[in-house]
Amino acid sequence: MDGVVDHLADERNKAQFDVEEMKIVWAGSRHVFELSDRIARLVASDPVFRKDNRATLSRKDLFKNTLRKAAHAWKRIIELRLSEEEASKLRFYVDEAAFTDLHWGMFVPAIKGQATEEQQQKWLPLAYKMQIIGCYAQTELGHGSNVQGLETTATFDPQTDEFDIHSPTLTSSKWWPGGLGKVSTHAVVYARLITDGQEHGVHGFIVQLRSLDDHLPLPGITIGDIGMKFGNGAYNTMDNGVTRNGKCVRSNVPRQLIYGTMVFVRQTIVSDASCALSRAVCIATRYSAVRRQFGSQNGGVETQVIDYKTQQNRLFPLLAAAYAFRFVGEWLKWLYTDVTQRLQANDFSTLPEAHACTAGLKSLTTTFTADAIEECRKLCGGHGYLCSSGLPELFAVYVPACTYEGDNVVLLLQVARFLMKTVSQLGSEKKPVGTTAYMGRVEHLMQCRCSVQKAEDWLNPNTILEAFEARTARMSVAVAQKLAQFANPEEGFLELSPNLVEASVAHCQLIVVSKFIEKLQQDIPGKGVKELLGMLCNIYALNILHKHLGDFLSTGSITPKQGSLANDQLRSLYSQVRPNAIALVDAFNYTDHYLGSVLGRYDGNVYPKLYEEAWKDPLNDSVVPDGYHEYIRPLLKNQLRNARL
Ligand SMILES: CCCCCCCCCC/C=C\CCCCCCC/C=C/C(=O)SCCNC(=O)CCNC(=O)[C@H](O)C(C)(C)COP(=O)(O)OP(=O)(O)OC[C@H]1O[C@@H](n2cnc3c(N)ncnc32)[C@H](O)[C@@H]1OP(=O)(O)O
Ligand SMILES: Cc1cc2nc3c(=O)[nH]c(=O)nc-3n(C[C@H](O)[C@H](O)[C@H](O)COP(=O)(O)OP(=O)(O)OC[C@H]3O[C@@H](n4cnc5c(N)ncnc54)[C@H](O)[C@@H]3O)c2cc1C
Repeated sequence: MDGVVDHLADERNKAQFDVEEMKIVWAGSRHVFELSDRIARLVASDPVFRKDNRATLSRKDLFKNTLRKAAHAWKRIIELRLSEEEASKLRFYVDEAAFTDLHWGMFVPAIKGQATEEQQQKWLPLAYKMQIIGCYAQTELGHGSNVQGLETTATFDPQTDEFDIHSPTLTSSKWWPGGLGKVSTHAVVYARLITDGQEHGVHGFIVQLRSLDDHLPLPGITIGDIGMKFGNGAYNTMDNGVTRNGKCVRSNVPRQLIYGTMVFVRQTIVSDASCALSRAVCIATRYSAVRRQFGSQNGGVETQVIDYKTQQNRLFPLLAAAYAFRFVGEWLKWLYTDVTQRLQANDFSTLPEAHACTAGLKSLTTTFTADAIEECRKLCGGHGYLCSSGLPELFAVYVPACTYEGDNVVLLLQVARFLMKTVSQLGSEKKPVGTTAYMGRVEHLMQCRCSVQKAEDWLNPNTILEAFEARTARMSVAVAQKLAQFANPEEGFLELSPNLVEASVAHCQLIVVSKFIEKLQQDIPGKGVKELLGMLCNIYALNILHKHLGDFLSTGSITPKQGSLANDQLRSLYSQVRPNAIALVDAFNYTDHYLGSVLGRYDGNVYPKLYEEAWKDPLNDSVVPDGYHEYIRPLLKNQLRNARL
């Protein structure tokens, strides 16, 4: 900020906590903070990684530019000998969806998790050096959610010792896989395994798609891009493919492991939600402190919009959720590492919980984040609708996260199956553990009464936790009792699916709240840091309580009076967070390059920069627009003639 006026300096001076220490908490450790900071600056200072022109590039130019960036990123990774952690941060700050995401994020993990030792030795060295580029080809035109409904077959031919991969129908064409359309040379293709005329369910097969010499599709393979997607720029940097195929090579692993790649990616999507959410919140918070409307007294300055209680009521719960998702993401990473170690020792016992947690939290955090980005756009008024605010593109890139890696409702129904199984086993030898341990106290939770008598009582973490546990346990038991009335459980499950989804959401919200509370039990250094995190935790929980008041009241987990006291407490928390708001978003440590938003600039110098940006639009290349002579001038002349008549 040398020599630059900081329009947000007064705001920064108001902070009541140590921002530098909060940056460490947000990053996860001092090591990660320093590494991220270094890589973010490296990316921001490299002209190849410029991204402010994406909205105005044609699809072909956009795509070619993405190829250029990916090649340049790889070159820098090699030249600078970046570690895996540094390379992954570099990808993060380059901030452009590309085929490399699927290569590193799904193709490599699928081989690591599902291929035999021999296959790994053959394919991984090639993939690590990017001598082959891979994608994850599961979804078909006719089936995505229903993996067991996939039609592509892999028939073993003992004569040639080959598998014949066949898409017999239009609907069995692989449709959507990222990177498949124009770049990938190989794919992990999911197909129904057939040997000796017998079917053995869906398995993954490594298939070569294109020649490594001239990039042409191999014989028998028809391949292309599926067409433009939502939003200009946005996810259109990615080639999503369609293919119908020919022949290949084999794999043979337990069914549970075939799903392992999805568990891994869903876990990464939860951490990613906190990044997208914090980015939108950073933009909306800084702009809300810069923007003034109404309230001028005696010719003085107008009110900063961030001081309106309605603005705080919309914005601060999103800020709190960004921190909440950060911490639940950290925990989920730990859970995933733990389950992976167990699987390696052939212990499958914690896989159902890992599946339920990754599926449920992926659903909860992506739905919330997509809605929150749109809310942040509205919080920025008209200027939020400009591409230069960064919010339209962020929304367009982010929103498919609600669908890919499992449609969010389909995933909540998986959580519901896990919850119903847990309830059905209550009272048996099998005690609920981990995230369902609270169900072990179901008798208490079914009849306990919330003790809140005044607003401040809601600041007690045990009070919050018990209200959330009671709500979830009561909703789960109620729907389980209804299910028991159906002669056919599957019919009952379909009929009651809306109630089941609501119970799953309650369970997932409870996980997020409880992991935030657990985080606060750790030693967190820095003046005021823990206090501020405590306020955010309470805002996150009490805002959910307010938004889902119907659940809490109808289950009798709290009384209407207690619901109203929670709201009073929320308002008081907003006032306490208000002076810290700018510092809380500064703690994300985002560069202006990464934010990509005129409204979210660190220095708050919004208006001159908005004006400058507007002039950069290609429409402003000429004063008189193209088309004037063909369309405007004749129109005006006609009007002139009409006016004379
Ligand atoms: C330049 C160089 C840079 C270098 C560094 C770069 C680093 C970059 C890194 C990037 C990292 C990450 C990037 C990621 C990129 C993200 C982009 C996303 C792209 C999108 C990809 C996709 O979408 S892939 C396709 C995903 N598809 C789905 O998710 C399909 C959804 N459907 C399902 O998952 C299942 O079919 C369903 C869950 C619905 C179950 O269906 P159902 O038929 O009811 O059940 P079955 O299949 O019969 O299963 C029965 C039992 O199995 C249990 N189960 C189901 N799923 C799982 C699971 N995942 N794990 C464990 N167990 C599972 C289920 O519960 C049943 O159990 P039960 O006991 O029998 O009840
Ligand atoms: C940007 C993007 C990238 C993608 N990348 C890849 C990739 O790299 N590789 C790959 O293999 N796939 C990829 N996909 C595909 C993606 O995984 C699927 O689209 C996703 O799993 C959803 O499946 P579907 O499209 O079949 O939705 P559908 O299942 O057809 O969903 C349609 C509607 O039906 C509802 N529904 C479906 N089943 C049920 C049910 N049992 N109960 C209640 N409601 C139900 C859903 O909630 C939804 O509202 C990508 C998709 C997108 C958008």
